Formats: sequence, C-alpha cells, structure tokens
Amino acid sequence: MSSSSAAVPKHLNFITGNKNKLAEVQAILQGVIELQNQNVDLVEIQGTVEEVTKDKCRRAAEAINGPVLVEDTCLCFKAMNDLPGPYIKWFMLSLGPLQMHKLLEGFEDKSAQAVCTFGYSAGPGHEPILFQGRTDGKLVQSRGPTVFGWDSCFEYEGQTYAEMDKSEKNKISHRGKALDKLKEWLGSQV
Ligand SMILES: O=c1nc[nH]c2c1ncn2[C@H]1C[C@H](O)[C@@H](COP(=O)(O)OP(=O)(O)OP(=O)(O)O)O1
Ligand SMILES: [Mg+2]
Repeated sequence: MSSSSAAVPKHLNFITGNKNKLAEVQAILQGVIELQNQNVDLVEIQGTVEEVTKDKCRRAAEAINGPVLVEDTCLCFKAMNDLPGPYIKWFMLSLGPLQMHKLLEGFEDKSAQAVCTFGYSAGPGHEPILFQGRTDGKLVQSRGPTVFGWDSCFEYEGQTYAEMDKSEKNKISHRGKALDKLKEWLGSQV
C-alpha cells in the first residue's frame, strides 16, 4: 500500500466556500457517507488542474489538521487550448454568466469541457488522491436561471445545465462523474 492509502473515512469534511457546490455534493453523496463542511479560504496556485487540486488539498489538510475533501472546477474551451480551465472563476467574476459566451465570439468552435477534480487527503503529510469527471458540451448564450456560476452558458445535449432539473444535471455532470469515482473508491476501501 502506498502512503496515500488510508482507512476508509467515516465521514468527509468537504472544504469549500461555494454553497452551490456543497448542495450538489450533499445531494449526490446522500446515503453514501456523512458529509461535513468547513469554509476555509484557500490559496489557489497556478498550474494544471491536477496540480491546483493537489495543492488545494494539501493546504486544506494543513489548515484543518485532519482529513479533508476539496474540489476544483474547470471550464475548458477547445478553441483556446483548454483555457480558462482552473481560472474560469476569475472570468465568471468579471464577465458574469450573461457575457461569458462572448469569450468565444471570434471562434467557430464553441466546444467546452467541464472538469471536476476532487482531492482527498487523510491529513497533513498524506498524498492527496484525485477523482476526476469530465462532461463535454458547448458554450452558449445564457439560458435558464443564473443561480450557479456558468450553469446557464454550458449546454449539454440541447439543454444548459441551468435548464435541467438538479437530479438530471447530477446524473451527467462533471461533478456527478467525479463523485461516481469517489464512491467506487469508498466502496473498495471497506
Ligand atoms: O457545476 C458548476 N456549474 C457552474 N459553475 C460552476 C460549477 N462548479 C463550479 N462553478 C464555478 C464556480 C467558480 O466560479 C468556478 C470554479 O472555481 P472553484 O475554485 O472550483 O470554486 P469556488 O472558488 O467557488 O469554490 P471553492 O471554495 O471550492 O474553491 O466555476
Ligand atoms: Mg476556489
């Protein structure tokens, strides 16, 4: 067993400041494992998705001094060679969902991929384990409620995430797919 392996956790302490993320993770992990939440303001470095998530996870484990689950979400545009990726948050904050589609106005290819990477660490000094899910879609002009980030500008099979029921989104979403892998891992640890 590698140093990243640890006994199956009885509960997960999900470190996030995003209430919408938390609500989805709670809904998806309902009945699977007990979820706790702490909001710790974590520095997010620059790098690949994997590097960003691992670093976030290590910082969270140190801040809490215990086991943690973190998650980092990316939105990647094919026409931009996967940018903004992990930096989508700053584009969201400055453009908002109503103007997001303008980023690809000069490109024919509107392909976008939503990527969700969870990191679990058993505590400080324990190497984070990653669980990633990806969903292919398109960047479109905002349709549907603008409640959660770029949900209204990401179209999957004719519907934006914002136009779907929550349960429908969770079945096909980047986050749902990543959590399927986490659930599989939890099951294999018993
Ligand atoms: O399913 C999603 N549907 C639409 N928008 C989403 C989704 N998931 C994250 N988002 C937004 C939130 C933030 O603008 C950026 C990710 O940044 P990211 O650093 O991962 O999230 P955050 O800073 O809000 O919370 P955290 O405290 O967990 O880092 O994309
Ligand atoms: Mg963040």
